[in-house]
Amino acid sequence: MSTADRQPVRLVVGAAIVDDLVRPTRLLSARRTEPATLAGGWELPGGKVDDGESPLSALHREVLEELGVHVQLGAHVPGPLPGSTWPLGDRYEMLVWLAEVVEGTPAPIEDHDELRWLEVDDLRAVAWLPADLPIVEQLEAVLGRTSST
Ligand SMILES: Nc1nc2c([nH]c(=O)n2[C@H]2C[C@H](O)[C@@H](COP(=O)(O)OP(=O)(O)OP(=O)(O)O)O2)c(=O)[nH]1
Repeated sequence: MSTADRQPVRLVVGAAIVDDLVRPTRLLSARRTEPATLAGGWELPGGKVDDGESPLSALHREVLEELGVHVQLGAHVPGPLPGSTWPLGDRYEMLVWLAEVVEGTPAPIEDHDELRWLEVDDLRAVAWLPADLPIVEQLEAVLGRTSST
């Protein structure tokens, strides 16, 4: 495929929801239900930014739709690509922010069938989507900084 044939990369936003933005010790992971190629894989709640929507609005919208909660956003978790995004295969790039639930209890309302809070030592206990592994490694450092003090 030539460069001209390539589809533009679509922006996705993801929420690294932790138990506490000041002293994060646990991360919320979510198991996808679709499409079939990704079902069963664990990921950060989130989704595609719609046309004309800001990334932050998209993140609040996705988290509310998927988990039924309102969140407060914390620090951006910068990725290695220009624009500080994380690569998700050829078609998508993801912006990730830390987040904390401020209203509601997360439930797998849409796009997921199970949620799990993971402590730093258990972060790799679930089968993350492959593209999420470097992000999880970064988050491991964030959680690790506060888990033993
Ligand atoms: N939300 C999310 N998507 C991820 C992660 N890791 C990863 O590879 N992806 C991929 C899966 C999808 O191909 C794409 C995001 O699409 P999505 O299906 O979550 O987006 P959406 O909720 O807006 O879905 P839709 O309305 O278009 O069906 O990025 C992740 O941690 N979170």
